[in-house]
Amino acid sequence: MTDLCGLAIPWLTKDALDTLLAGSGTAITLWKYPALIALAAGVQVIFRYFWRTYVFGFSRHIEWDVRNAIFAHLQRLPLSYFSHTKTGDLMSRLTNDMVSLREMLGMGAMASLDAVLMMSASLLLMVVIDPWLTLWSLLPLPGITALMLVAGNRIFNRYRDIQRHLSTLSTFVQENLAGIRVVQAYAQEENQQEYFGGLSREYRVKNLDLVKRWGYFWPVTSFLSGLAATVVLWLGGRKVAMQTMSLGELAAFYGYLAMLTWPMMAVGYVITLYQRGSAALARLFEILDAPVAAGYQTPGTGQVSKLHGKIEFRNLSFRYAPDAPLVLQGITLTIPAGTWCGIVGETGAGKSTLVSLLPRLHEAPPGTIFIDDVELRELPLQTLKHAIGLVSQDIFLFSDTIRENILFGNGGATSEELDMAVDLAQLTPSIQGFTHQFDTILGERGVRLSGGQKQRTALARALIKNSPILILDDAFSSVDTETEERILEQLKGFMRGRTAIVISHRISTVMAADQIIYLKDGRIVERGSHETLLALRGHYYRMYRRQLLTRELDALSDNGGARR
Ligand SMILES: Nc1ncnc2c1ncn2[C@@H]1O[C@H](COP(=O)(O)OP(=O)(O)OP(=O)(O)O)[C@@H](O)[C@H]1O
Repeated sequence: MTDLCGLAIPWLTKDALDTLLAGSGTAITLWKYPALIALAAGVQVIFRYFWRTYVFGFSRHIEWDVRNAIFAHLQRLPLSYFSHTKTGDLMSRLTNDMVSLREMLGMGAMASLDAVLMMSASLLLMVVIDPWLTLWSLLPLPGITALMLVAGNRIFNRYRDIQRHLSTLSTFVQENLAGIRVVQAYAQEENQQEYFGGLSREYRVKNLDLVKRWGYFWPVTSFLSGLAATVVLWLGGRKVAMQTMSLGELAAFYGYLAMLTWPMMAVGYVITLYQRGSAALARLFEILDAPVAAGYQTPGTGQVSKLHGKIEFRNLSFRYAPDAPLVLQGITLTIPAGTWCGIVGETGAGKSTLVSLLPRLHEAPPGTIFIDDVELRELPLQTLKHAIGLVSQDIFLFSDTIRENILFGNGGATSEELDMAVDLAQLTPSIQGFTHQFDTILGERGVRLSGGQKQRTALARALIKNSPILILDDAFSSVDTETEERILEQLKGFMRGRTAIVISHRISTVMAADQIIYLKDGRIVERGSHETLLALRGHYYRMYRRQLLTRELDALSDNGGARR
């Protein structure tokens, strides 16, 4: 409708001019044509408004859909994906590439539809007025298409390159800000600035190169369309002089040629949007094409809705990638429901890896892990994840209130349950010390917690889940021994009837466990209770002796200090 109104204006001009020049214009004619032209222009404005609102709204909806789909997909990707993909790169794809996609779908779709409609209708009307003049006037225009074809592919590659570079730039900024403490502590500010300057310069050079390529495109396009107008003026003028064409027809012809020129130029713009949009789409599809983690591919079909917590590893061997070395070898271990298992061993022995296989954060080979005698992958994934409370070595807290961080483990928990979890984790005095207590914001814009407070917050988050299995992976490393002993003492009551796996480098943390295993190079080399292991006089015993000695030396130096 918008285009139809636009097309009507030159036609009305033609009729008006011809009527006036023929001398048949009356007072009514003098009013009629301007009024009709004004009406056409008015209707065009109204319809263009609705058309733009609709198309831009549509592109926003698609953007929303695609962004949600990508975020949902990212939530399910295997952890290995994130160890080889940089966060800054993903952020850049979710923001800059999404904008390019939206522009392609919004402005690009509107301009291309407009261009096609206007071009074909203008051409048709030009042919109706004068087929020969149309043919002559069109001669310079295929030059524009040829230009686009030559430039198109190169420009597409440049866009891809620029978008990739923008990702590198974003990644650098993101990592620099996340690691600002290290940067400042190691006095690397200037080096970082210099490196950023280099990246930024490269980004500018790449963009300027693109600007140059587009730079010649627009003037050449204008020149070619100007050439077409000259042809019309020359040949059309002659026809008017020879009276084989009316002045009104020439004016209308000019009007349609002008309408044809804009779509020709719009094609260039649409091509830019399309190049950028399709480069962005390709980068977004790289995310969507990445297969989700095995746990989400086979989320378990069993009917189990509640787990008791018996855990069994049967001859489990595991490696992170097909060509990576074995991290765990021949692990066979049963942890009866409601008992504690302590895991100790050297760094890199595979302790964290072993427990990460239980909530299927990494996928163990089939038939190697059973909970309540059911193979892990036959258990419904949600049931499995709800049944495990995990405090991992790397604590992550969101920049939100302390309450929300703890309730992340169980959004439906009551305030009594919240108090209980906080109490068990020995966090109450810390929270009471904060001005806003549970509403204290953590992280970026709020209070920074000490290492021990972070660990206890993470512990409270796991405890509030109230799950039958609790895994503590070096969860007390930043907590002093006295607080640790208090937490363990309190946990005894809470853990009655639950299964616990406690990984630690401190013997004092695991010595009360029902069974303890010592891992070395991915194998269980010793197992038994604290007393049995001491009697073995092996790795565990040596570890115990070392730690005992250190404690004694610490005590001695404390006493010495006190005497002085
Ligand atoms: N995501 C991963 N991808 C590849 N290899 C990994 C990954 N995580 C750990 N590893 C490797 O697996 C081995 C065991 O690591 P793991 O973290 O399980 O040891 P750990 O006993 O928990 O060590 P620590 O006591 O220092 O925490 C190490 O050699 C480590 O390099």
